[in-house]
Amino acid sequence: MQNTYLKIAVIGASGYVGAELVELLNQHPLISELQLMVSQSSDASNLCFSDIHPRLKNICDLPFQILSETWIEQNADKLDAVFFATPHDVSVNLAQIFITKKVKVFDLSGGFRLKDASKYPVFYGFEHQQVQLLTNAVYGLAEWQYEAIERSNLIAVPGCYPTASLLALKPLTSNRLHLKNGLIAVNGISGVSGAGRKTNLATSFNEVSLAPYNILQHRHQPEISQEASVEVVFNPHLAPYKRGLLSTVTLNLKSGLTQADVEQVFTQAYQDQPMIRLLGTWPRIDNVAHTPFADIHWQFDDKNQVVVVCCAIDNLLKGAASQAVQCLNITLGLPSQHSLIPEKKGSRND
Ligand SMILES: NC(=O)C1=CN([C@@H]2O[C@H](COP(=O)(O)OP(=O)(O)OC[C@H]3O[C@@H](n4cnc5c(N)ncnc54)[C@H](OP(=O)(O)O)[C@@H]3O)[C@@H](O)[C@H]2O)C=CC1
Ligand SMILES: CC(=O)N[C@@H](CCC(=O)OP(=O)(O)O)C(=O)O
Repeated sequence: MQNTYLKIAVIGASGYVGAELVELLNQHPLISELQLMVSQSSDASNLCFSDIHPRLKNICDLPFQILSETWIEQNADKLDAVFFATPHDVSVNLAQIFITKKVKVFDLSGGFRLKDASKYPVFYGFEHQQVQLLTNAVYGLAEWQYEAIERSNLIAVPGCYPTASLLALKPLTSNRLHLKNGLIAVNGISGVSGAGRKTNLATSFNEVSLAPYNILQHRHQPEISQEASVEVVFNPHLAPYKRGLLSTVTLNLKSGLTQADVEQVFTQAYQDQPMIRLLGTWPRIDNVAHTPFADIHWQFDDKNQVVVVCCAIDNLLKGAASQAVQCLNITLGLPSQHSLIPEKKGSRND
């Protein structure tokens, strides 16, 4: 994509992820025009963005617009990129229309993340109707897929649990340090915003209590396994707080490996990645909530060759919106952190 001023639409701008995206794109120096789209049945259709997100009053007061065939016909080919913060099936149905009009698509749903179309009926509850696009889509784990993202016109931005889990796992599995056929356990804990803005009894204030859910059937299990190239058991938990997510992975390493080997793969993977913070202590949700960072710490038990790695992120930012902006930056040839974190000042002698 050309690095000039960009015209962008966010579809699903009234939702939690959409709101974070709008805030980030609104402050991006290379974006000149933003269109905020909602569905034809939206409660937000007559409102503007700051009516439902008052913390952004006087920062973004753009009106919501209704996404319709006419709107697409009249506006889509003037856009440079579109972001889908919509349900999975909505993204699948919309992507081709924009790609045909040469609009770059950043999909924040799970609509294009799995390469094996036969997994969609099992884990998403629908037959995938865009198998060719599924083949072309690039998985947008920003720190691991820079070149592929740069070239792609359809980027499947990873899910929140997969982002944290893969950032923890990939330094080990991509260097084949894990014991072949060993059990890999991935335990995730998410705040309630992970379930979206729509009302639901299970996620209402009085009902939420720390508990596992969707054990052995969560759609993020095949996503993590696909991208780490290992089978994992994924145990998601819902916790009674708003934002942030922790993923703790436990795996056996091959015999003979040392602390230094583990250290080396994490340093090599992340020493030049400013959004990834390798810590000397266990990550905490409070340190990453409302930030685009991923905090990681690990410990290695060399007697049993077991390593435990923990990664914390904000589910709506590194787990969705800020990672999508990293992907946009990459397609523009910019450093992925552009406009997400302030540039470090050099040392001053005066
Ligand atoms: N919450 C999270 O932590 C994460 C969510 N995701 C994914 O991001 C996507 C959005 O999630 P989230 O923001 O949490 O969900 P919300 O329920 O908060 O928002 C969904 C949005 O989609 C819009 N929408 C629904 N149907 C349509 C349609 N037919 N056409 C256009 N817009 C439509 C809704 O608008 P309206 O109803 O006003 O029309 C709303 O703005 C989902 O695919 C989710 O799986 C990804 C990573 C993390
Ligand atoms: C707490 C909670 O409900 N979390 C969501 C995951 C949110 C996410 O990452 O979403 P997608 O893969 O849907 O894009 C869930 O478990 O379904």
